Parts: sequence; C-alpha cells; structure tokens
Amino acid sequence: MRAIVWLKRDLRVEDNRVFEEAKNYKEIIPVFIFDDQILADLMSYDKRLVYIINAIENIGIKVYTFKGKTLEIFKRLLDELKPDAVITQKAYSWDGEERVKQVKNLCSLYNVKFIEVFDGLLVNPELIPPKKVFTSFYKDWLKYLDLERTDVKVKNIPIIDLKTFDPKELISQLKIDTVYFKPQDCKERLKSFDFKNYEKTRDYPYLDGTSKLSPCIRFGIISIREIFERSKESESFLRELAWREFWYHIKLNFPWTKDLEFQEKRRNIQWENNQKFIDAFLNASTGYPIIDAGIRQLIQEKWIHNRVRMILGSFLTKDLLVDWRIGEEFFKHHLIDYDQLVNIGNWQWIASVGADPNPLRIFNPILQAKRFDPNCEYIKKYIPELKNLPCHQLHDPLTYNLPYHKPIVNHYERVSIVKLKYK
Ligand SMILES: Cc1cc2nc3c(=O)[nH]c(=O)nc-3n(C[C@H](O)[C@H](O)[C@H](O)COP(=O)(O)OP(=O)(O)OC[C@H]3O[C@@H](n4cnc5c(N)ncnc54)[C@H](O)[C@@H]3O)c2cc1C
Repeated sequence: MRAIVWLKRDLRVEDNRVFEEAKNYKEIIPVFIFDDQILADLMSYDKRLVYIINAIENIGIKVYTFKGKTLEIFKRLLDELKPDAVITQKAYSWDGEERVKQVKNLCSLYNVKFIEVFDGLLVNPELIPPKKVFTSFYKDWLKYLDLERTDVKVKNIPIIDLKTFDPKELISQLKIDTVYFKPQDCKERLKSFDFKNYEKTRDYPYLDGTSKLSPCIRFGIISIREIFERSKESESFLRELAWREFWYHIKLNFPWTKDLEFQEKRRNIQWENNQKFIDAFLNASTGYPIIDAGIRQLIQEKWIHNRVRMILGSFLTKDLLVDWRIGEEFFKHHLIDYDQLVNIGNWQWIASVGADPNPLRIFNPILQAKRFDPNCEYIKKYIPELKNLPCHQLHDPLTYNLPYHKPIVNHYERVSIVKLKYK
C-alpha cells in the first residue's frame, strides 16, 4: 500500500496530521509542488519562495519536489507511482480549494482514494454555526478547540527514481538580500517569546512585542496546537489566533467575499483611485512619516506590525479613498505571511466594508503615531533621513513643514469627504 502525502501549508513532520493519516501505508511519498500559477502571481524578489525552500530543506525527511501545473504533475505521479491514496491537508482558501478540487477529481478518475485531513486550525470552522461578528464567534471557538496532537515517526519513504525539480534553481533567479524570517528560527522564537507580556507590548511597533510567528503559522512550520500549548496563558494572544480562524469561518460561510464586500450596503462606494495617491502610497512618499515607515518596512522586511497594517489600511481606504482591493494586492505581493483569506478579511475590516459591527473606523495617522510610536523610534528606524528632527514634528506633518515629501492629503479635510462617501 502506497500513499502520496501532498504537503502544502504544513511543512513539518512533528504533529502533522497528514502523516498520522498515512501511518498505516507501507510506503509514504511526501511531495511538494511549486505551482506555476502561484509562482506567476509572485514577484521575482519573493522571499516567500526562499522561506518555503528553506523549510523543505530542513524538514528532516525526503520530500520529492516538482514544478509545473499541479494537475499535470499529479497525472504523472498517479501514472508512474500508482498510489493507493493521496493524503493532504484540507484547503480553505479560494485558490487552494480550487487546486485541491481538481486533484480530487483526477484521483477519482484513477480510482485513487483522496483523503483530506483537518489541520492548521484550532477549530474546524465547519463546526461553528455561521457568525458575522467576532465576539460571538470567539465564544463558540473556545468550546470547540481541537487540541489532540499526533506523534508519528515517518520512516517508510522509499527511494524512487523520479524526475523531480531542484528548488535551488528557483533561488538563483531571485534577487534576495537580507532574509528577516527563517523557518529554522520558529521553534526558538516560540520558546523564547514572552507571551505573559504580550497584552502590554503587542500594540507598539517599535518594540519586539508580538510573536512574529505569522510565517511559521502560515506555512505550518510548527503545529498550531504546539503554539496554543505554549501561549495558552495569554488570553489576548489566543484571541489573535481566533481572529485568524474567524476569517476562515467568514470565507466558509460567505464565500462571495473574495471580490465582493461582506457588507451589502458598502458595495457601491465610489473609490477615487487617484493614481497620484496610489503611487505615493506604494512608493512610501505620502508625507506622513508613520505611513511611509510602514510601507518601507513592508518592502524591506516583507512583514509589518499589525498596528501599522491597520494604520496603512485605514489611510489608503479612508484618507486616500483608494479601493481596498488595491491595498490587498499590494500586501499580497509583499507579505511573507500572506494568507489570502486572512488578508482579504482584514482589508475589508479596515476599509469598514467587512465583518465588523463598527460602522466606520477612521484612524487618525497623527494621533496613531503619537500614541503608538511616542518617541518616533519606529519612524526613525525606517526613515533615517529624518532622525535628527524633533519627534513631535514627525508625528504631525500637517502642522510642521518637514524637509521631506509634503503630505499628499490633509487628514482632517479628507475625513468629511469619507463620511459622505460611506453614508
Ligand atoms: C490590512 C491587514 C492585512 C493583514 N494580512 C495578513 C495576512 O495576509 N496574513 C496574516 O497572517 N495576517 C495578516 N494580518 C493580521 C496581522 O497583522 C498579522 O497576523 C500579524 O501582524 C502577524 O504578526 P505576529 O505573528 O507578530 O502577530 P501576533 O500579534 O504575535 O499574533 C499571533 C498570531 O495571531 C494571528 N493574528 C494576529 N492578528 C491577526 C488578525 N488581525 N487577523 C488574523 N490573524 C491574526 C497571526 O497568525 C499571528 O501570527 C493582516 C492585518 C491587517 C490589518
């Protein structure tokens, strides 16, 4: 009996339920596919690819790697390997689900068992009755926690002469400078992060006060149950893990929200989509130091602090009146932790068109900078050319004439326009 284990967002052996499911097969063939369609969607400087390649190299077992169209590769694998089963983690994102469906149909044509295993989330989003509001989702989420861990030793991987793809070929095409996130660091970060103080530190982007585990979670380098076990004393951290799963739940129950606003009444907002504003945002030259610092962090590190993601999202959609989809696409190209349905959910939320009972959230970039970066440590780190200016000036580019880009809009004037557009 032979099973192909198709790894996707679960690049680990420890506590991985697909290996638990495969344990009774005589031979297990783990595969990972660099899908051409996903690669085409990424950009050449993509650090995610390096992250994935690193994760596979360090996984500790032989993984057969391929590149091409997922469906075509599976045709080859089913023909050549003649497996009895294909086992994989259940996919929830729109694109992931579609790929899985195609492979599932192919397996049924070949009479090969296709097994989807629930993993990657603490609660199966299908168990909770549809909720539109996080607080009510969270109450149920706590009741349904699925924390059972597995302990399987994966030994029975045969050496097969297969035409595979060496992922190093991809690295040579990339222009990669500093790498800020490595899958090898996940375990140590989980061990050393101060979860007890998370509640106090989590909102300040100049501190190392959030876990930075998002890529580890996104690519399944550590099981979500192990993360829960280590962090469970921090109620506020658990809420964040639940927020992630809330977006899975929203997608499951309101699948049209990929392109369409969750709130019906917000489907016809007249976005200005002024190209000058869009360019200033994408090029970190809005004239608001807190905004430009955030964009620079994103472009350099491929990660941004959650508080700054919210400030950026509010600025783009409210101050600049740019369609949230443009922001979503920009984050998609850069974020190392990019997760389609989490990104879309959060962008809709910050644009006040998504699953959020608050009718209109407008973040004032001046007050946000004062409150969450009081000494301008964050701003000065990413905009070093302004480091000699007094901090109160950097907080408020409308009052002080900074030797820097002029603010592209006046926040206070834009607020009244936004209120009309969002009526
Ligand atoms: C506009 C916008 C877009 C975002 N896009 C993504 C994305 O594509 N991928 C992604 O993983 N997160 C996204 N987030 C959520 C959040 O910003 C990141 O998960 C968080 O900053 C990652 O850093 P961390 O691991 O240090 O988080 P921590 O504060 O340590 O939180 C722990 C974990 O909880 C989860 N989490 C925290 N906040 C959220 C949230 N608001 N929504 C969902 N999950 C959350 C993440 O898995 C995170 O790793 C987005 C937020 C905004 C406002």
